[in-house]
Amino acid sequence: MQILTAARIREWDEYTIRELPIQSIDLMERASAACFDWLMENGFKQNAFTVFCGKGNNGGDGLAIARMLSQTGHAVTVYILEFGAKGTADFQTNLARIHQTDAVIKFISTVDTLHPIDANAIVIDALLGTGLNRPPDGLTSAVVQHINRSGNTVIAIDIPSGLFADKSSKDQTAIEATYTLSFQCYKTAFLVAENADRLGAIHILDIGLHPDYLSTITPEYQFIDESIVNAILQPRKKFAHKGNFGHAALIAGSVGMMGAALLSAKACLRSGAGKLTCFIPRIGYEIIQSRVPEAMCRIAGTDHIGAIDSFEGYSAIGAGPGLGREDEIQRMLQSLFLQSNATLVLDADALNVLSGNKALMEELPRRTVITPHVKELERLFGAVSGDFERMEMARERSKELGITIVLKGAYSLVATPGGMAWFNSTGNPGMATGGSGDVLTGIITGLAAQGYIPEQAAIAGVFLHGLAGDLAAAAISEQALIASDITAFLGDAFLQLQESSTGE
Ligand SMILES: NC(=O)C1=CN([C@@H]2O[C@H](COP(=O)(O)OP(=O)(O)OC[C@H]3O[C@@H](n4cnc5c(N)ncnc54)[C@H](O)[C@@H]3O)[C@@H](O)[C@H]2O)[C@H](O)CC1
Ligand SMILES: [K+]
Repeated sequence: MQILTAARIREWDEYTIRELPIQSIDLMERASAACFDWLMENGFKQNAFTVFCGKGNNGGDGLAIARMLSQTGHAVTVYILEFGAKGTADFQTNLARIHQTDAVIKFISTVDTLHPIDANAIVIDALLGTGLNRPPDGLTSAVVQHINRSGNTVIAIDIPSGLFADKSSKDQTAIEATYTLSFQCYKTAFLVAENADRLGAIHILDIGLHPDYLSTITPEYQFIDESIVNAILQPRKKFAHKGNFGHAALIAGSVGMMGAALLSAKACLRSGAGKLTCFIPRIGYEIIQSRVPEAMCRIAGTDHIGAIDSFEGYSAIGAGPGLGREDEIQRMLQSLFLQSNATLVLDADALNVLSGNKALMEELPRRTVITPHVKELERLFGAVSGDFERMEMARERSKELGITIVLKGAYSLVATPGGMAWFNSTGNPGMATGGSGDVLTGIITGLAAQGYIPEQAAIAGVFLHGLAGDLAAAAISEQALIASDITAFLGDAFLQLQESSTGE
């Protein structure tokens, strides 16, 4: 599934009209028919509708949907918001067409012409689409607030009116939709937490835009899905031995935080690493040896990690879970950066130590994956005003430092040094629980140990982590899910991926 900007969508629209070929009014008819069909197939067959239209093509869609509803016996009232302009050609064609039906048509030209909305009607929001070029104000803003206050079910066409498709709409008036029926592809606006209350349930409808367009562009954002992960993961060969799957190391744990080390270690092994060595303080020795017998242990420090004399022999090293922030940790990280040529995966306290020492940041090797959550990212690179700026910051820093950045969130974002940014499509709110990040560190380290390059390990890692979490939630509920369940379902996640690749 693609994630495109408003400008790209316009280009795709034009490409389709030129190459298919199809007239733009017929493309609008297709888009509207897809919405009408969705309404009929999803429980709105018996309803009355109130349709709010602007005078651009989004409004044109609204008029065409209203016509289809009226022609199939639904009571339909259409409100057209007067912007002053006369409306796009396709809007006007659909205005002429709807006059042939029984739909009641009214114009809103001042706030005095705003009438109460029929309490039983389903509201269709076709005021503004991807053509939004400024925050709604004046009468437009009043109409949006009028709809939001109504308490009716609101179905937004293409995008809730007032939201920009690909930049921040924070603090501006926008429709709070119950459903968003959007055309052909995701918009970045659908993936950020700041819009969560406005989008409702999102359904992407196929309106038959020309598929060849996609091979002519490199999209700025992409979804990580099964096919992308299956293209990364290699099947195991018949005569493989543990030496083929690398030697991972984890530097984790301190007094009271050995659980973080345990969670990472188990997840690392379940991700397929051939061997695992855990660097832990003496306090955690028995815990790790008895709870993860598959792992080897090296003691460094007493209550927390101290100096480590050699980092040699590991293909990937994960550091951070439960480490603490003592000065020795900073020195240990410095020698890790200098001495090791393994892929590094840094999380939690390793990132906190980095944030407090910008000089150390300069020494960060390029083959590094960092996995900050929102706050950790800001501590590392500075404060931002919102989700979009934060995503841009992750992309910029990834390019600048040559590292892979996994920005954790509802849709985790993987920013790679080549400038690409990948949104993860798996995961659920049940995973917002202590230790879930430690499991992710273990998974990415385990994959990197097997020879996957840092960005592949990060992309496959976030997907597997989310998929295992989804399978765990399906089995035991989001509420009851704890971090070790994610690891427990990793095997099922691998199996599901394999089945999808062989088409079983
Ligand atoms: N994706 C596709 O291929 C298809 C999309 N369709 C629909 O077309 C809209 C985009 O239409 P467009 O005419 O470009 O823009 P809008 O309708 O979103 O906006 C209309 C108009 O409004 C003005 N405007 C912008 N911001 C404001 C504001 N804050 N207040 C008042 N007026 C504003 C601006 O000048 C625009 O001209 C897309 O979303 C789909 O719904 C096609 O129907 C099918 C193919
Ligand atoms: K809309």
